[in-house]
Amino acid sequence: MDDRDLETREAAELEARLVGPDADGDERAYEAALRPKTLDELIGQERVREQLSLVLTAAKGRGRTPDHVLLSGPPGLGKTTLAMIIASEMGTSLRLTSGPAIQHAGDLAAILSGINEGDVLFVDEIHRMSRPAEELLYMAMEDFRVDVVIGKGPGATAIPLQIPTFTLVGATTRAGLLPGPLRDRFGFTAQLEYYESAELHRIVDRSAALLGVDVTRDGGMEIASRSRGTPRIANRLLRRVRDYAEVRGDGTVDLDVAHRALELYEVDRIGLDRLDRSVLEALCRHFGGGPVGISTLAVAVAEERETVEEVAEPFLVRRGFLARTPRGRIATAAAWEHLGLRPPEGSGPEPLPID
Ligand SMILES: Nc1ncnc2c1ncn2[C@@H]1O[C@H](COP(=O)(O)OP(=O)(O)OP(=O)(O)O)[C@@H](O)[C@H]1O
Repeated sequence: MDDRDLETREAAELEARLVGPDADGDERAYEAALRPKTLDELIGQERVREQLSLVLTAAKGRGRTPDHVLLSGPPGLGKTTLAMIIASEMGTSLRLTSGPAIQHAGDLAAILSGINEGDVLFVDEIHRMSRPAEELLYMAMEDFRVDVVIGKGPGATAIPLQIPTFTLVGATTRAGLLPGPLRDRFGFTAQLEYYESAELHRIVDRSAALLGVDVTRDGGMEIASRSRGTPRIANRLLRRVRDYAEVRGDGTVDLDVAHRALELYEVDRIGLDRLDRSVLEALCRHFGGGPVGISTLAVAVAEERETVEEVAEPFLVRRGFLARTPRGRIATAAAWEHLGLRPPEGSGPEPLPID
């Protein structure tokens, strides 16, 4: 297999993981078709867009490779999209990989040795890279050099290898897990925020136009307001609602169709999906509202701890349903109310600072 095949396979694997375990090739193609290709096409994230535009324009003006970029935020907010945009705005190639795929320093050395001048290297889930690979990356980011170790044990020698200048775009759902020395080597860092309903509505409209789906204003708004502040979810729901409109209606997505379809897919009126609700239900029904540790909560909903922590929790915290305290997670009064439950007498400890 040559480098190009490897790159293509890695990109396909990465896309598969980004879209989700049950995603088919069709869904990957769907996501790719809806990705904005330029900063101008990107909707929302105004501040990040403006800051990044400055970074890229200045680099172009100087004829230099832009600084390394760290993007953090929950899944589906546009980190991969931004990495692709950086490469296309700079007119360079993008190479994709992910932290879990870089378990040995040699894995990273192999990727770096195939890089061309000015390329953008996207490392998704960069917080999951192994420590030895991370240390190699420090040197590559700073001096555009890697030490290739030949041999083993006391006879091993390190041969310095100069690599072309490149821009590393690191993406993480957990910026706090990155070691300080790695974080400090990024010249530009951006925290992506959940999107407002109005922005998601524009995203739904744009996607509907690209797909040739007829969506009324109310229908689009209904999808947007149930999308958990996340463009990937907005696009996914649009797809499900389009199916419903085609099979049970005349193909038009209006308020009634959107409403009925989203009820069918168990997305509630504020966008909580089955995982979000089962986390809240477990917290309130099994643990009396908490405090309970995240690992116990994950076992109770039969999910990976990371999924609960990185996918469900940030949105529940943002909506004011769950609070993180030093003693564990607690349900807020709003959570009990949303589930239609009455909190037990004397419950409801005041949220303490986030741990
Ligand atoms: N600002 C935006 N405007 C329009 N569409 C967007 C925007 N951000 C993301 N999208 C759409 O949402 C989908 C998911 O985005 P993307 O894959 O970039 O998210 P991500 O943050 O990299 O997710 P993950 O953390 O899972 O890697 C893409 O298909 C893209 O079409």
